[in-house]
This record gives sequence, C-alpha cells and structure tokens, in this order.
Amino acid sequence: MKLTWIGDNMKFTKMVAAGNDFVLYNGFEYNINNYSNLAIKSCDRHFGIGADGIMICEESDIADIKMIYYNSDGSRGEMCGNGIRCFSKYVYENDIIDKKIFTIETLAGIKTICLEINEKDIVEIIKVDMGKPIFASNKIPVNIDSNEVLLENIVIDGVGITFSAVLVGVPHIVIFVDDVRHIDINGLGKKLEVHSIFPKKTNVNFVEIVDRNNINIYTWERGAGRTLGCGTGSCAGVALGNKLGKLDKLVNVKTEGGELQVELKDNYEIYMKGEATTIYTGAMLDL
Ligand SMILES: N[C@@H](CCC[C@H](N)C(=O)O)C(=O)O
Repeated sequence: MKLTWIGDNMKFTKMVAAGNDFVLYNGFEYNINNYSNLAIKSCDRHFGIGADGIMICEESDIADIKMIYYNSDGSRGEMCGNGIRCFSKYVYENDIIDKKIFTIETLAGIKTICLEINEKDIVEIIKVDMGKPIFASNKIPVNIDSNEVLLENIVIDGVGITFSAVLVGVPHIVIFVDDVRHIDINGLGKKLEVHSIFPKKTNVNFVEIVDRNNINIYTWERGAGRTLGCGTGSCAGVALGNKLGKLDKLVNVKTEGGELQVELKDNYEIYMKGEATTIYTGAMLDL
C-alpha cells in the first residue's frame, strides 16, 4: 500500500551526474500530490536538501517505468540527460527494475537504457539512446524566419551573440566560444533563457571546442539556472558542432562538474554514456 505524503519522513536519495545534482523519490511508495511544490522545497540549498531538480519513478503503460522530472524552480522538464542516468542507476539498485536493458517513459518519448554493472551488482556506466536531435525552428521552438537555427545573431545589452538551436527533448541554444572560462555565463544565461524569441524559454550552453573529439561546456539551465553539467545540453553541443562541421561523431564532453561521452550514429541517433553517483539517502522531516 502506498503512503500518502503529508510532508514528514519522506525518504529520498540524493544523486549526481557530471555535477548536475538531483533528489529522487519512489513514486511506488508515496502518493505525491504536488510535484512542483516538492521540487521547490527539496531543491532549496538552504532550507531543503539542495539540488538542480527532482525525479520520481512511477508505473508506465508504455515502457518499463516512467520518469517524472521537475526543475528546481518547480517547472516540469520534458527530459533530463544527466537525470536519466541517475534515475536508471536508482531504479536498478533499489530493485524497482531488474533488467540491464530497459525503457523509460519521459515527456520527450521513450528512452532505452543499457547498464554496465560490476561484479558487486553496482551500476558503473549508463548508456542512453537519446533519440534524434530536432533542428526545425518551429519544433524547438524558436521564433525565427528560417527553417533551422544555425549561427543566427541576437543582441543582448548591445552586444551581438551568434547562436544555434536544437531540441534534444528540451530546447537548447549553443554558443561556440574561444574560452568558456571568460564568459559571463550567469548574466547572459539569465537573459537568453527568457528572451522573447524562445516561446518555451531555452537552456543556454557555451561550448569551447578543444579539438574535433573534445569539448568543454558551461550551461545555464531553463528552470534551474547555472548548473555544473547538462546531459541534453552536451548532446545539443555535439549535434550542432557536428552539423556545423566543427566536431566528429564521437565526442568527450567536459562539463564544469564532470565528464560524459556523446556519440552520433550515422542516422543521427544520439547515444549518451556516463556515470552517476549516489551521494546519500535520507528522509525529509519537515517539508
Ligand atoms: N539537467 C538536464 C536538463 C533538465 C531540464 C531542463 N532544465 C529544462 O527544463 O529544459 C540535463 O542533464 O539534460
């Protein structure tokens, strides 16, 4: 029987992937009536647990399990790349899923997961079939006259910025820069996220190309602000970098908080591979 969540003693697991941190809840154990509120309270770094977002597992009619994702500001995200790696490890190691290859329903479609497990039955690497990137401007969406958003210009505080855009489950823009460490990520990210050209807002990624197989990426996330990593953002950087002829199809991505690998198949299907770590488990005493 499920417990109805009334705010006390709700068990959670804190996890991180590439510096992107999350709180995970078991939706099979609790009836959670307000995910948005739970996200805001859980993610608060002073009065809560502290995280970039939350995930809840629930039963799915169309896949092995459903992942519900909310950003730290309480908004729903259709998909989360670093999050889905944490989620996959969580459901396997907590015996909610007993397969090494399984499917997860998200608001951005069904994703297939492949786990690499060690001899102690601990998940070491999680590989995710992220699906194909969508470049059509009306689907991302970006309010612009051209069909795709490649190297377009936008002016922020009188300064011209060249950006490209893609939908990888959630909307992303990518700005290629010479050195990510010399960019005002927070100042620009905050303004670009809510610019009227992006009707559903956008995630903002600054990408420095080291060579054709290595990038550094700093991200400002829609609904979460500056994070130390973004999985879908990493896929966006590689997909756009390859489309613009700057990157090969297998790329090591360094975020501010970690690393992952993105591979584009010949049909442009994106595979994302990387680790996820459980930091601690606990119970919220007063939400
Ligand atoms: N951190 C994520 C993306 C989470 C969702 C995003 N902030 C949005 O709502 O667009 C990732 O690793 O992909």
